[in-house]
Amino acid sequence: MAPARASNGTTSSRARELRRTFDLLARTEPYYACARWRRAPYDATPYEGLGTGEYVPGVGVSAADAETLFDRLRTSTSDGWTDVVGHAEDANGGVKREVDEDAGSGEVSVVGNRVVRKPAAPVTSREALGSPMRLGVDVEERPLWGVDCYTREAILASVATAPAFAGEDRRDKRVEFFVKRLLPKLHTLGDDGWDAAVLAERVLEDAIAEGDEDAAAASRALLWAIHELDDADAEKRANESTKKKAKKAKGDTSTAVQTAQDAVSEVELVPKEHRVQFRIHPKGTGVVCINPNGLKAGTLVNYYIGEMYPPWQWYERQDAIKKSFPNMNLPSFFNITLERPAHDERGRHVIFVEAMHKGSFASRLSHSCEPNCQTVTFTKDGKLTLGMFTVRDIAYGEEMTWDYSCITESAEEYRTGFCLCSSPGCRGSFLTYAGNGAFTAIVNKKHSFLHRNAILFVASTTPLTKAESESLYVAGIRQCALEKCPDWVVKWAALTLQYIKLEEKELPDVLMKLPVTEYGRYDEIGAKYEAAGVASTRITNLVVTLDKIRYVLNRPGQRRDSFFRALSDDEVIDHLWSGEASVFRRFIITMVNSGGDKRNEARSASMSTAAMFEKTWTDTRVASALKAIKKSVNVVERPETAEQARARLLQVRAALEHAGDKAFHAQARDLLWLHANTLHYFTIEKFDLVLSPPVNIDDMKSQISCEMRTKLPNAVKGNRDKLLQKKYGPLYVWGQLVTWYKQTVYAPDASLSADRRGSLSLPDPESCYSAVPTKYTSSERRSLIKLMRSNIHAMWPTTMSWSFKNPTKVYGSPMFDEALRETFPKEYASGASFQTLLGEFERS
Ligand SMILES: C[S@@+](CC[C@H](N)C(=O)[O-])C[C@H]1O[C@@H](n2cnc3c(N)ncnc32)[C@H](O)[C@@H]1O
Repeated sequence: MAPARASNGTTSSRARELRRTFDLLARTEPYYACARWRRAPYDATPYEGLGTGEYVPGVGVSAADAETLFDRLRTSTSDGWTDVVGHAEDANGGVKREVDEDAGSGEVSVVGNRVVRKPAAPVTSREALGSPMRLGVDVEERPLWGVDCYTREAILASVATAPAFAGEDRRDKRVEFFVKRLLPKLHTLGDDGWDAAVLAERVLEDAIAEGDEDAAAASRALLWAIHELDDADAEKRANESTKKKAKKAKGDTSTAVQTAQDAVSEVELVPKEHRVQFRIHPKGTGVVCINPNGLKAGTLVNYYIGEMYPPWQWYERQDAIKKSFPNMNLPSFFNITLERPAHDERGRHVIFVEAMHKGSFASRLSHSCEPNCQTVTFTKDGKLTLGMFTVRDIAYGEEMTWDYSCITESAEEYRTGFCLCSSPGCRGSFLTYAGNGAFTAIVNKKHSFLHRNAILFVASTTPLTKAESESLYVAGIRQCALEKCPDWVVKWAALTLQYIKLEEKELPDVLMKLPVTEYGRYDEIGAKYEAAGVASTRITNLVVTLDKIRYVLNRPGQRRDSFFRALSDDEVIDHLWSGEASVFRRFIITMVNSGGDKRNEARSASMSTAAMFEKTWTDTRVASALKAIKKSVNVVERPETAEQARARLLQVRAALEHAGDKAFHAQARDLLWLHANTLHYFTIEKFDLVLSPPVNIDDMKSQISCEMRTKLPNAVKGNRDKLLQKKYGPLYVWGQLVTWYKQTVYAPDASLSADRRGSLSLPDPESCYSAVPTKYTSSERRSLIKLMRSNIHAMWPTTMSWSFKNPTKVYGSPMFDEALRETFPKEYASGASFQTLLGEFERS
């Protein structure tokens, strides 16, 4: 139906004003330019309904693992316990704490030193726990629609053109119309949900029938805006395309007329030309309240049940899904974690619950940034279970939603998860990005790559203390998380926990100093709440990492000792000076070979170091250097201590300064300095490779619409099963332990060798005396010093003339010493600070 078009001056100035608002919105509101606009509803994802409170083992979960999972559902917390504040017990051994009812009316309250979410409504009686809401009676599953943030604001701005809704002070009234009139109607529109005009017309009909003049005026204003602006734009676009076509038809009048007619009919027939300012998107199946009396706050909606997976297997499955469906940009979030409470006798653990194929309608609720339901973990019949509860009264026709609180480690996923909750306080994405600068501020400063390796080093070389063991217990990291973990892993967990606590203490300050955003600024309570949330996520990641590591360490025949082994004094002497592949010997060989005499090269590799000093070398730079070294350094006897070995490297360095041709020796001198100034060395003992059985993801094939991988990556070499098999390489444990706060990296060990360049692994002596003598210029030296000064963790760029093959697999550097000092100031205080050393190095 062609809309009536306003033609008077007032109306067109109103239209101009509104257009200006839209232009402004397009610049300020996120997600106007969200992915393609889909107008067809999604097919429902069918699922098998499970019985009340029933959990079942996931696909491919072994009988033994299933037994463990069922056992982990058992809890020592008493029946009726919930993780909602007020019922929550202190992590420290089950002391009940009262909720501070006066702490404010907001969602957040500080209890003791913990900041916790305040329940919006208490969970109702125990009897109510047995009777979830009924499909078809209280609630209904339906294909639902949602508006993006731009569209929400465009609708509110359009409604504001009705005099009764105009003005800054009437935003609440506009929002009320949007939330109470438009959204419930939207949930009834079926296939027409994409069309804002149909929505406005239906609301107008209702308003007229009810005699609600305000609502009628708001609907008319919206309809007017849609037709005045949106349709006009569509028509304009169509006219432009007609003109283009007509121009193409070059004078053929009959073709031009025909083309114009085609274009006009397109305006009417092609919906994609319309509503671009008012984009309503399908969001799949959701759940709507159809109980004529609505639902009271605190009602059990349903049990959130499904298939259980242990953490290691859950991530194996996710990896297999991602590898098989490379075009899937966002997974479907039907899963939830069931977390054991910290004060349970056996402590924390995490069970992954997948509800995509088996579960209840609780898993079909959409996300909302301003939800009316929440999930609650509670104890029933001695077992933990998850339930969805209403947190406020819900009216007939309202969509039921909860805050997914889903954290992603992928920036792409975060951007793809644009939120359609339509709530006025929508955050834009239904995911929270873990890489957000504010949340990584303390990690970057106090828990960077070398700090995390420092923790591993200390965990591998010193025993667990009683205080550390107690702190693990207090934090709920007890039997479930720690059983079958070797001592060094337990120590690692204790030290990592120390970091988590430090971060929780320091993060609020960082958050409060953040610049004001459109969502405002953190106040003290908000910042503490956020930091507590980050700490809780970190502890979950710690527990998940322990589970993954344990899986690898407990394979038959696998080594159980730590893979980090500190070098003894004797080994350090060999490494620096006396060994077959010592730094000193490799340096001498490299230098004598740099003379370019190929016959020497062959000989020097087998020649003893002492013999090399006796021989006459044709290259005068080499000959004079050897002479200078021999004169001032004892090159024959084995040093007695590691300290002496270091001192000798420095003597060699000093001798080179007097050996003539400074530029020739410049790089070697710097390398000798780095090795001589390293206090802590360690080596690694690899684990056996672990190959998991192929993951069975057949159940996913019918659910995921994107293409299954047809071309196999090279690494898989034609065998599809290999694609579905997780390979835990010999350095996997190292990689996972140093990236413990991330879980979705497929091969956390893959980037280790790059990360180690320079920072943890010192350059090879073979990189000195390059074929191009001028390569190590003073400007490269300056940039190297600048890099080390600004960031001890930085890997050295591949453009610099250093190599890092590290054939002896000995690790350690002055930068690593500094990280040890920073992480454990009491235990590793000795030695000059790295910055002081660097100052000396720069001047030398
Ligand atoms: C747990 S499922 C909910 C049920 C699902 N809509 C269905 O059709 O079965 C979660 C998925 O629903 C969609 N969804 C839920 N809430 C959303 C929201 N606020 N914005 C956008 N998509 C949402 C997303 O595709 C998300 O991955």
